[in-house]
Amino acid sequence: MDASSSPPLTAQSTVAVELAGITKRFPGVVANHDIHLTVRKGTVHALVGENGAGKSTLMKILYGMQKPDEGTIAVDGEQVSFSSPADAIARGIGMVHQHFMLADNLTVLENVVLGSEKLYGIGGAARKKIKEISDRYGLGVRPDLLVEDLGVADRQRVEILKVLYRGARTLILDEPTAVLVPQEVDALFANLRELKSEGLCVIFISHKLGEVLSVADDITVIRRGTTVGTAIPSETTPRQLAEMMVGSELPTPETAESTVTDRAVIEVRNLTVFATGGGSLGFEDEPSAGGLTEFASAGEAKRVLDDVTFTIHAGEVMGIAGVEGNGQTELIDALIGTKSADSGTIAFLGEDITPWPTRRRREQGVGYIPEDRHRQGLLLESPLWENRILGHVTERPNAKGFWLDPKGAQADTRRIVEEFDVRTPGIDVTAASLSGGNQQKLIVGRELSHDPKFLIAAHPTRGVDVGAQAQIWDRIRQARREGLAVLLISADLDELIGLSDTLRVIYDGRLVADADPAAITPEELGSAMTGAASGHLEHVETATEDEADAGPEDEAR
Ligand SMILES: Nc1ncnc2c1ncn2[C@@H]1O[C@H](COP(=O)(O)OP(=O)(O)OP(=O)(O)O)[C@@H](O)[C@H]1O
Repeated sequence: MDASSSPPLTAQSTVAVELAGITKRFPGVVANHDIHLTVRKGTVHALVGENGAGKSTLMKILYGMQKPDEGTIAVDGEQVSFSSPADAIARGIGMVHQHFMLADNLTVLENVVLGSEKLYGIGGAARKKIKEISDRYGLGVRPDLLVEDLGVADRQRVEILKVLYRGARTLILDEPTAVLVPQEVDALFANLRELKSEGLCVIFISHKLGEVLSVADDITVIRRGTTVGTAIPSETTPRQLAEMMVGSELPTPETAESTVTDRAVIEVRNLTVFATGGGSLGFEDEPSAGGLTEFASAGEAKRVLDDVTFTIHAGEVMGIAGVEGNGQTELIDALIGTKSADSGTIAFLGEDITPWPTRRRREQGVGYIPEDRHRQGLLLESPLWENRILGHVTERPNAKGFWLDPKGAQADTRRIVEEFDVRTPGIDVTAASLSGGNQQKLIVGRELSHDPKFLIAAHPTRGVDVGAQAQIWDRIRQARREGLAVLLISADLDELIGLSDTLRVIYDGRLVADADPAAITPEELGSAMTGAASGHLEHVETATEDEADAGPEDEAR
């Protein structure tokens, strides 16, 4: 590791992009301060740093989305000034955002050419170009498929192709592996190697330090808005890298012992949800009755959740592993009450809550860390303290009797900011102005502050840095020791394995296998998620009514 100098450069012509002395200020925050970054041609360059360190801001500056207050950008040795992404694209800089920006109802070809019709038209020439790029970099993109039929990894490849189609020579990828299973990560890294071998370069933001060390040629570390050094991957461990990011030694995480009790907190029986025809999109006060089978007439409607049965006990974290789109979202929606069950029941602490609206479930102790923090977890344009109230309008400290209590909410927001290390200049700034990881910490802090009995945690540490991840895991474990039951859904298989007491695999809407978190590896779990058989798994038949009625002791593992 070298904490002071840049990687050795043989000749100036090897430099693709050079950012020098970049400074960017926002009200109350210096997001970037005198940052230096040198990206060599034909390399993968990783950018790492804690949440709020300034990585996204720097990349938005390079992509023309934001203007630096100070500093210079040079591409291929020539100084440039970008006023918009179009300017950046014209100089060969492309960016794939964390939230994909494809139109679902269009084909791959239509998505790729959209907005760039002038390049190769919209017909045969465009198709030929797409095929050429796809073959050249091993992307396997099929132009006529509808984007809505593609999985996450395929969508990502379309985004990459789209950027290459526009002539990018430097690709910025913002946390590209956060949503991928291990096999997909390997495939992505193979694509990146192809790009490198053609002299292109990739700037890659990631919190997964093991991956960074395996794929990057150069690493730049940013701490509190400034470059603190570079690291040579072959000579650096993940721990050293993390310590460089935070500027101090990391604590050793405590080992977890099981706290599972035999008190059932959530009991789901034969839960079935149809994609169409059945259940309404849960408007809070008009849930359709659960436990009904009248939707059998839904005919062709697809069962997106098919006869799902499980119990989670006090003190238990039950992890659900699965490739995105196999029923996880519908399961969460049914549990939180935003989608009604077409058949089956959900009991919470012994009471049938199937017909309950969302608000009642929340008030009775169901916590919820949503999958999409922008759409479901936050009011982006509202101040942090109003976000503290979201989903907990009638509860203390946000309300006194019938009345909202802004002072109570504000004081408690300050506490959450402190306890969960949310990096912000204050509680009056908007949620939109926080970095992604800090938004996540705010949501986790809010949901754990209401003493939930049951927590639905979807990707609870997505986008947070390793330090904050360890902290959130500790918080969840601590609440679990005190009797919290947790349903954990995560694309991070290390998280699923590390945090879960019981682990189940969901495939095509069904729980198809149980895994032993103490024995299974991320690779085995990844295979099981794609429907392949693997070691350390017990394949399950769907529970019959009789089994489903068995007591929790029978189910406890
Ligand atoms: N539009 C904005 N308005 C105000 N402050 C902002 C804005 N964008 C970023 N910031 C602030 O700048 C700092 C750097 O944020 P940035 O998003 O660049 O961090 P990051 O390193 O990408 O973090 P993460 O890993 O959490 O995504 C943070 O303190 C953030 O709150």
